[in-house]
Amino acid sequence: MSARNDSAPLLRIEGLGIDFGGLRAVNDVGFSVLPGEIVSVIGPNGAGKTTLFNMISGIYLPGRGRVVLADEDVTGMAPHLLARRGLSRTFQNLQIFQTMTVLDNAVAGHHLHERGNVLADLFCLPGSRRRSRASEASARALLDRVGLGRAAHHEAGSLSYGALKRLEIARALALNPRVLLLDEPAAGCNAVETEEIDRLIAEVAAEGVAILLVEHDMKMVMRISNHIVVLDHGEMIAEGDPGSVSRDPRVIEAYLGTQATEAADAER
Ligand SMILES: Nc1ncnc2c1ncn2[C@@H]1O[C@H](COP(=O)(O)OP(=O)(O)OP(=O)(O)O)[C@@H](O)[C@H]1O
Repeated sequence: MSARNDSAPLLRIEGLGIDFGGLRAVNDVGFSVLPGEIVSVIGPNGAGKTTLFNMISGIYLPGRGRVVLADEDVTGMAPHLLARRGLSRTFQNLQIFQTMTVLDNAVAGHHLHERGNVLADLFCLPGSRRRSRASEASARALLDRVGLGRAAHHEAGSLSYGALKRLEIARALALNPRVLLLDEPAAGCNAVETEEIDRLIAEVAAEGVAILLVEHDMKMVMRISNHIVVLDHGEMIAEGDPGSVSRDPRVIEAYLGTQATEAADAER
């Protein structure tokens, strides 16, 4: 992976923190994500990764610090406003409508950022029909991009888990993001599905999208990340390129050591 370039960050996190009662769930976290870069956040269970994502994507109001999106302070901004500014995310648990078709799921992603007139949509007025055709065409293009073009008319519930994960990414891409937050995109996937997701993430990054990733699959993280941020008990204990992070004694002690032990246990 290349060294970090000197372009301006699309996402900048500064001193971000939040407490839940007496618990410092996240404290003084700061890093940036450049265009085309894949930055991963890793750490043991309960380290604060999802909480950090929830603050960046407007689900939790940070108690401290700032979130800066392409030079605009967007701290605490609601998710739909962030989406309009180009920040989009997926969730750890799939947010797919299982009984709808794959295409309808992708179209639903478009509606999140279309400023349609609900009444016009309800009565199927001409403007809304035009909009629907446009969003269907874009949704089809997105499905092709994530390798699901042929499954457009299948019920989403019939897809393999890896395909569902790609559908979830397609929905987030429908917002045409400049910054994409992916929460465990490979969780529950087998090795082949993980590689497909890898490739898709790398392709999206190559288009200049800044990608922030939370993932437990260390092989994937080490393979695709340009930069890694390590959390432990809500604090940032290390950051750097995959090579330096994987050799960092604090990281090995807090996280990679346990991962290695778990992997060894699983093989016994
Ligand atoms: N809404 C909440 N209310 C109270 N405590 C919370 C809340 N959300 C998270 N926490 C606590 O904050 C800490 C960080 O949790 P978080 O889910 O962010 O960790 P994580 O790194 O994402 O873990 P995992 O890898 O298991 O998903 C944990 O101690 C958790 O119990």
